[in-house]
Parts: sequence; C-alpha cells; structure tokens
Amino acid sequence: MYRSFVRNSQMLAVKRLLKVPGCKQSLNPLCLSVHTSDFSTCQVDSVAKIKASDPLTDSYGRYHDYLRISLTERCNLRCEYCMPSDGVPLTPKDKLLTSDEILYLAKLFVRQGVTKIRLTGGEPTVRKDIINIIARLKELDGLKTIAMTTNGLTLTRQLVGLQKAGLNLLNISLDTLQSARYEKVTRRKGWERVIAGIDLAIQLGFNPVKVNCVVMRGFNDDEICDFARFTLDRNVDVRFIEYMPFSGNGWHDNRMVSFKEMLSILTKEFPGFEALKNEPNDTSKAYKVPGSKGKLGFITSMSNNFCSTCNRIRLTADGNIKVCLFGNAEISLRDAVRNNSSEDDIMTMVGLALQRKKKQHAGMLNLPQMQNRPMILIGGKIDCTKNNRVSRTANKNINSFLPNTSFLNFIPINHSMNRFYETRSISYTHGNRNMNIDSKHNDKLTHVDAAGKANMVNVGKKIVSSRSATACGKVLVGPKVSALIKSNSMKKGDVLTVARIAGIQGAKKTPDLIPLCHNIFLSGIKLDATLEDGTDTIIITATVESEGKTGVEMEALTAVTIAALTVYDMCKAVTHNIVIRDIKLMEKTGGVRGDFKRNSED
Ligand SMILES: Nc1nc2c(ncn2[C@@H]2O[C@H](COP(=O)(O)OP(=O)(O)OP(=O)(O)O)[C@@H](O)[C@H]2O)c(=O)[nH]1
Ligand SMILES: C[S@@+](CC[C@H](N)C(=O)[O-])C[C@H]1O[C@@H](n2cnc3c(N)ncnc32)[C@H](O)[C@@H]1O
Ligand code: SF4
Ligand code: SF4
Repeated sequence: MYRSFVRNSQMLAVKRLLKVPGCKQSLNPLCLSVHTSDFSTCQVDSVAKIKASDPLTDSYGRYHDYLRISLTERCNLRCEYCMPSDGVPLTPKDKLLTSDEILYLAKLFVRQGVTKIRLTGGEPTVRKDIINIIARLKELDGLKTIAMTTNGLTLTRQLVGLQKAGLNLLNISLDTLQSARYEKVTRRKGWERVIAGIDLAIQLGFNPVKVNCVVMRGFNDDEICDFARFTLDRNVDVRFIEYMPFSGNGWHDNRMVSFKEMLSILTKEFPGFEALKNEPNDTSKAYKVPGSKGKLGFITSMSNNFCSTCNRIRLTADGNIKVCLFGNAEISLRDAVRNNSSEDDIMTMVGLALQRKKKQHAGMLNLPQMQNRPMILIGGKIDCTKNNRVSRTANKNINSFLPNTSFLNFIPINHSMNRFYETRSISYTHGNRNMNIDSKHNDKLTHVDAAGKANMVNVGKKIVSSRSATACGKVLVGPKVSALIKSNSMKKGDVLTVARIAGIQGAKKTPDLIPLCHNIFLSGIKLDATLEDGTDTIIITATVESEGKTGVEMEALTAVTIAALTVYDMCKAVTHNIVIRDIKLMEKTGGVRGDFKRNSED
C-alpha cells in the first residue's frame, strides 16, 4: 500500500513536472503513454509529501550505484554487429546533453549514492570535451570510479591526458587479432593502433585492462584460443561477449557462440583452465589459463543473464534514463533539467523509472525477436516505429487494448534459439500443498483438493522437460471483411498483424486469465494468422514452447482465442456476422503423460 502511495505520488510529481495535461514541453511520449493509466489514480494533495528517499533501489531491492553515461551517438568505426550497414540517424545537436548538463545530472546521481560512472557511447573519445568532462567528474565527492569503454582507436594520442584528468578504469573493444579481419568487421582500418592502445594502457598501470571481444561464428570463433594466448604474457582481462541481437545488426542464432561452447573449446585446449571468483555485480564470469598473466571472462547476456545482481542505470546521449539495456521505456531528464526542475523532482523521476525496471528483461529469452535500437544508439533516441514490422496504425490499435506493455517487443519467435538457453529454475510451489500429481495413472481431479475446493496443482516435484503445444482456430469473416483484410484497408489497422501480436500477448497472460494456471516461463511463441483463399476464413495457429514442469496447451489455446477475438474486435465495425470456431489443441509434447497429436480429421 505504501508502495502504491509512493508510486502514485511519484506519478503525480512527474505529471506536475511534465505539466500533463496541456503541457507544451512534453517529455518522452513513450513514457507518457506507458504511464497514463497510473495518472488517473493520483491525489493532488500527495505531491508535497513526496520524498525521493531511495530512488536508486528498484522494486526487487537492487541498488543502482553504477551509472553508464553515453557521451555521444557518433563513432569513428562502423562495427557490423553494432551498427546497421546504412548507418543510424543522429539526434540533432541541441537535443543532446551539454557537458554542463551531464555534470549536473552526474552530481545528482553521485549525491544519491552512485559510486561508479562509465563513459560510453557511441565512441566516447570522439567527444571533444571528454577530458574536461572527466576532470569535472573527478571533483565529485563520493565518486570512486571513472571508467570508459572505447574502441581504442585514439588511445595512443589521448590516454595520458584522460588518465591525468581522472580516468581510472578502461575497457577496450577488439574482436580479432588479425588486422585484415578487423578492417572487415569495423569497416575501417586501425587494428595496429588498438593493439598499441592496449599495450599503452597496461604500461600506464590501468588494472585491469579489459578487452571486449564479441564472438561471432564464422568470423572470429576460430580465434578463441588465440585470444586466450594473448593473456599469457599480457596483464589483460579478455572478455568474450555473446553476440546480442539489436535492430539491423545482422544477428542470427547460428552466428551466436554460447558461453558453454566457448568454455568447451578452451577447456580442451588448455588443461587446468579454471574458474575464478567473481565480484557480486560482475557482468562476466572470470576464468584463467594456468600460468597466464591475464584473465579471461565470458559475458553471457544471451545464455545466462546476470540481471539478479544488476546495479546499472543508463543516461543516454540525449538525456534519457534507460533502466535496462533491453528495455524500451525511458524518461527524459534533459527536459526536466531544461525546465529547471528541482533535484527532488528529477530523482523522483529516476525512482519512478527504476520502480518499473523488470526483474530481468521480460523477453530475455525473446531478445532475438525484440526490436531494440542499434547498440550504438542505446545512447540515443528511440524511434519505435522505424524498422518495425508493425505499422503505426497497428501500434495505435494495440496500445489501446494492451496497456502497460511494450508491445513492440513481441513478434513471432524463432524456435531454434532454444538450444542456447540453459534451463532456469522456475518456482511453481504454492503454499504447502502436497499433491500427488506425478503419476501417469493418477485419476484424481488435480485442480480440486480433498475438500472439493479449487486448487492450483503443486508442480514443484515434477521434472523439467521441453514442452510444446500447438492449437488452432478459425474466424469466418465473410467476403466484405475478407476483401478489406486482403487489401489491408481495414480502418482500425492491419488486422492480421495486430491479431498476431495480441495472440502472443495472450499466451503470456494466460495465468492472469485462467484461475488455476501456473505462471510459466515461455521460451517461444509462434503465432500465424492467415486469410485462407476462397473461404473468407482466417486460420490461426499458435505454437508455444517452454522448458518447464507443466504443459503449455492452455497458453497455445489462449493465444488462438485472443487472436481470434482481436480479429473480431478489429472487424466488428464492418459486420457482426463473424464466427469464431473450432478452437482446439492440435499437438502437445513433453511431460509425463506423453505426447498428444490430433488426427487431422478430428
Ligand atoms: N545484459 C547486459 N549486458 C551488459 C550491460 N552492460 C554491458 N553489458 C555487456 O557487457 C559488454 C561490455 O560492456 P562494457 O561497456 O565493457 O561494460 P561492463 O563489462 O559492464 O563493465 P564493467 O563491469 O564495469 O567492467 C557489452 O557489450 C554487453 O554485452 C547491461 O547492463 N546488461
Ligand atoms: C556500443 S560499444 C560503445 C563503446 C565503444 N565504442 C566500444 O566499441 O567499446 C560498447 C560495447 O558494446 C559491445 N557491443 C556492441 N554491439 C554488440 C552486440 N551486438 N553484441 C554484443 N556486444 C556488443 C561492443 O563490442 C563494446 O564492447
Ligand atoms: S561497437 Fe563501439 S566502435 Fe563499434 S560501431 Fe559500436 S560504438 Fe562504434
Ligand atoms: S538486461 Fe537489464 S536488468 Fe539485465 S543486467 Fe542488463 S540492464 Fe540489468
């Protein structure tokens, strides 16, 4: 209750800050649309009582003492995996944070408890005032670490000055030990300069010097052992990064090399290859080749996330707070600063954003399907319609019936991803119920207890297995609607696309809709909605997958149902003569009761 009071109060503060409604200087419209429903419950009197007491702790108790500041969206390289080949649209200069604004915001964060700031980008070293920024950051009481992640191209020229100004931690990106390959992946020359930059960093006493290497099959996976040898006589910490998908970066599951695979290559080549102790907030899992001066590490964002200990918050180059690398919701602090908002109000906004931070990214297993902006623009502006397969009209429609969801993240899923993911522990235990549900031959009603009351089955003791279920259904729409769908000219928008997304969302909401269903961590949802030629019928098929202890047929059936209802909703202005029928389970695999497959004529 206290939390909801605080949240409502925070909402009000933001609302006041944003001058909603009738605000001329609006903040990030995405944030406004996300929070609209909450605003309606606010009480005006509470505003004065807001105290941003602990804005850096999120609702999972994670304390955020590490701020990553993107200094620029620009870069002097064009790495294939980071930047789309046709470049990225840059934010106009007047919308980017000035150095004074960066310093002001940094000061507020440090006052609240941030002890580490990492400068990143884009390429931070292309920012002309970087030395000045670092020198001024160094003056902030309480800031212990000023770190930078760089492509290393200009370090031989700039590093001494940067260190003198106060830089004390350095990560340098280098994906290959071969000059020609470097040119291919970065689309620029400069490998020798980066190597010289790494050596200079070691000489200047940076410790550790971390080297970031994104591993991509068919590009540098044959260099994993070479990179390990690179640590033999150099005090560097080479970190192999699992290739992550961002819009337009050419990611494909078969190009991603998982932590497990890399580990097995290294263990074979280097007997005694050993794991080291990690610090609580490390992104990487540390290892060492026996006798080497340096270390190796693995950043396993894809196969084994480290969200439970996340202590990071990001400030983008255009002044937005981004609470998660893979989240789309942002709040603009730039406008708040430019509107002379108070420190309390600004930190209230930060607290508000952090309250909405997810435990782990909701779609962590679905990252490949997310439309996240290019990595280089993680420090830049969201254009949530660009590159999306969903049209603007469709977005509007989805938004109207799916409040509080970042709907753009859900598009059909590529099942082959599953093989990369480690099975996660999923807790299905509810209360102390001790149901005997494991037996194949158990003919008791498992959803009813001994007293005949509704009961959610305890699946805690069931084994985890790969589950999948496919359901299908039909919507008979008639010739008029059929023609409008075919020409994609239905007034409400693109019917099939919206239905598809609604169905996927429906699968994820199943436990909210069906009382005795478990929360299941879904690893894949594929939903097709197609107009059958000649019958004026939309055929909907949904396949849902999970690594878990209980089946996913309810999710598949819900997905089909919600997609069908969405078709109805989008077309009912044209006719009410729409019939939904034949929703049924087609196939189910996994679990102790064995597989099920419907005969096609059933
Ligand atoms: N999932 C996730 N991955 C991150 C995050 N920050 C960085 N990474 C990953 O870590 C890689 C290296 O990032 P760096 O900028 O060197 O930062 P870092 O490793 O977090 O830095 P330190 O832990 O401070 O050394 C990135 O390419 C990402 O793959 C984050 O917040 N979430
Ligand atoms: C976006 S860059 C910004 C800082 C600087 N320009 C650099 O390259 O180090 C930060 C880190 O993100 C990594 N990165 C970029 N795209 C990535 C992807 N698709 N998957 C994994 N890491 C990625 C880069 O290798 C780099 O280490
Ligand atoms: S990874 Fe860094 S150096 Fe490469 S394009 Fe992205 S921002 Fe530039
Ligand atoms: S994905 Fe989000 S929550 Fe997870 S570690 Fe990265 S920033 Fe933190």
